[in-house]
This record gives sequence, C-alpha cells and structure tokens, in this order.
Amino acid sequence: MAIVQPSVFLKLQSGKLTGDQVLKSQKKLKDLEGVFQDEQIRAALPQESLIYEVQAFMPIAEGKSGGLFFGNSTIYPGKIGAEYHMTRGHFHSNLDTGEYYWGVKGEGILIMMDEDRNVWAEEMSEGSVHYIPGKVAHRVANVGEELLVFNACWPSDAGHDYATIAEKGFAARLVEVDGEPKLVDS
Ligand SMILES: O=P(O)(O)OC[C@H]1O[C@H](O)[C@H](O)[C@@H](O)[C@@H]1O
Ligand SMILES: [Fe+2]
Repeated sequence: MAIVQPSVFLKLQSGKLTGDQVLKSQKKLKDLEGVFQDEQIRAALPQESLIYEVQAFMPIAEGKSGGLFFGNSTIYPGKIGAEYHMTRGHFHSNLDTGEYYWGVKGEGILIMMDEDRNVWAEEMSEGSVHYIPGKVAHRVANVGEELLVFNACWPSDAGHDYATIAEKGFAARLVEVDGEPKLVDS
C-alpha cells in the first residue's frame, strides 16, 4: 500500500491554500455592479481595485453529490460610501444545503438572511466558527482596517444562486454609522 503526499495544504497562519488543484478567482470593483447600495460611487471609483479573492479546492465535479469543497476568501478593507467591502452573497442553488465558515484573521461580519428575508449577523474573528444552515443566504463584510481572511467548507452539490440576491438584495445592509458597523434595513 502506498503512502502518498496530500495534494493540498492549508497554511494555518494565513488561511491560504497551496497546491496545483487549487482554483483562484478575483472580484474587482468592475465585477460588482449593483452589489453596493451606492452604485454611483462604485462606478466612479477605480474599476481595477481588488475587493476580494477566493481560492477553492473542488476535488469532484461541482453539482455532484457526496463530496465537500474547501475554500479560502480574502476581503480587502475599505468602503463604498458608508458600506463595507463585502462578497456578493448567495443562496445555494440546492437550497437546503448548509456551509461552515471560520475566521482566520481580521475583523468581519457574516450577514445571513432566510427565505422570509429575516436578516441577522455574526461577528467574525480569528477562530470564530459559523454554521450557515440550509435555505440561508450568506455574505461577508470586512469591517476592519486589515485584510479579512476566512475559510469555508460546503457540499459539492450546493451550487451558487446569485440571481435571487441580484434581483432582491439582502433586506439589510452593513454600513458604518458613527464609526461602528450597523445593520440597517434596505
Ligand atoms: O460567491 P460569493 O458570494 O461572491 O462569496 C465568495 C466566496 O466565499 C466563500 O469562500 C465561499 O465558500 C465561496 O463559495 C464563495 O464563492
Ligand atoms: Fe455558500
């Protein structure tokens, strides 16, 4: 029986994944049209600015059941008007599938919304563990001055439904009020 090397490593300090099978994607301001409340400000800022990047290890085909995917997300600090840099956010296409997120470094807030549009949020920091139940949309904002890094693990048949959020958004947005993050109805 052969004993082989793993093909992927997780750098525990940085949360980054290394290995030939790790996929990478970036989201720049130009990719996030309509995501932030103030579209005029978003459109006027430098469009090549990097807002977040994602790494993913997907050892089986996306959409196939039975597997798990593993990811890393890094959100750069900053705001678009009063609203913090954040991910687009999504429901899973296979709606009743959950996900784990956990904080690696920086200060973040995980915003969740159920199908009835009830919104709630959890603080993310180094070592924080976040269970995202099925049927719950999720988005993460960087509310600190440093990079926000978190990891994720989700089912291989979850998929991403971005259309619902693109059409209706979240029922609340995370904005800075008097220097503090606040969830306000949108
Ligand atoms: O896909 P977004 O809503 O833009 O969020 C960015 C990414 O965050 C995490 O890493 C999730 O595990 C990914 O599945 C997701 O793609
Ligand atoms: Fe997800």
